Amino acid sequence: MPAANALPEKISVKDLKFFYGANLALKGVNLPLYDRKVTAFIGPSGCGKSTLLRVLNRMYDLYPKQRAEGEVLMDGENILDPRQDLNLLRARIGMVFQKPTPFPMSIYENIAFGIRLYENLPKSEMDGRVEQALRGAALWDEVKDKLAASGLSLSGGQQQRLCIARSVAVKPEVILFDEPCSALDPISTAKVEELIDELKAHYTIAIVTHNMQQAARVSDYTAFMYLGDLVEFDETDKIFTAPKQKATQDYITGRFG
Ligand SMILES: Nc1ncnc2c1ncn2[C@@H]1O[C@H](COP(=O)(O)OP(=O)(O)OP(=O)(O)O)[C@@H](O)[C@H]1O
Repeated sequence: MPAANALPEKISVKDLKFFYGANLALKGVNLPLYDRKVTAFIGPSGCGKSTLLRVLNRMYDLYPKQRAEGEVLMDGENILDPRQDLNLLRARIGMVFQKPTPFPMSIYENIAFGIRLYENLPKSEMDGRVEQALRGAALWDEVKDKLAASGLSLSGGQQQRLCIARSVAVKPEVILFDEPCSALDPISTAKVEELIDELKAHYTIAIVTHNMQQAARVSDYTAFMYLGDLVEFDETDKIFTAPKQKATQDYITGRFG
């Protein structure tokens, strides 16, 4: 693993504070997301992991009482700027949720729908893009003969890979995963983890997980958060074998709280 400071930062979080009304949920977080690496966010319930993830694609904009202070630079540009085009931002930064959320439409349309929001493609090209996205999410072989079937007819694990395909289809630069395996069985979990490992060749990835083994398996870097603070950030191997902070040590060994 190259020295962290030698890696390009795809996203740089600078002094990020986040408020739910008067409640301060992030207390000034500084964090890099290195280009085409996987960064795991870990920490006890309520520490701010999901909040941080949601700031990264401006999900909070839907809620008037929620606001962020500080900067989140993507390729040097502050995505918290009110002038930021949110549709464009969400095409550049995709998100996969805890519970698979396919649209109630065919497998094919689940992918094509998102592409059509941004591009006007002839049918043959669209077919190619749908196939490419499904291949990219390791789902093609399982669905190629039933593209017209409803996305909701797939198993939970397949639905989650369909959602990953949907993200990948619009050619994002960053993909955010919010506990993507918590509703999945161990076999589907292994497939999604394998997929994340393949996706990092092309995308910068952040993943929130409660599963320490999962963080250790899939991530290159790990951020341990507690009560709205980033307590420790380092290479995943270091966090799991020689953490510098006692709180990190206690958390990863299950002695916390
Ligand atoms: N919609 C909301 N309104 C008010 N406070 C909120 C809201 N969502 C989260 N919070 C608060 O913000 C803090 C961080 O929550 P967040 O969901 O980011 O934590 P988390 O680390 O993702 O937790 P978990 O692991 O349980 O999902 C918590 O104190 C929580 O109570």
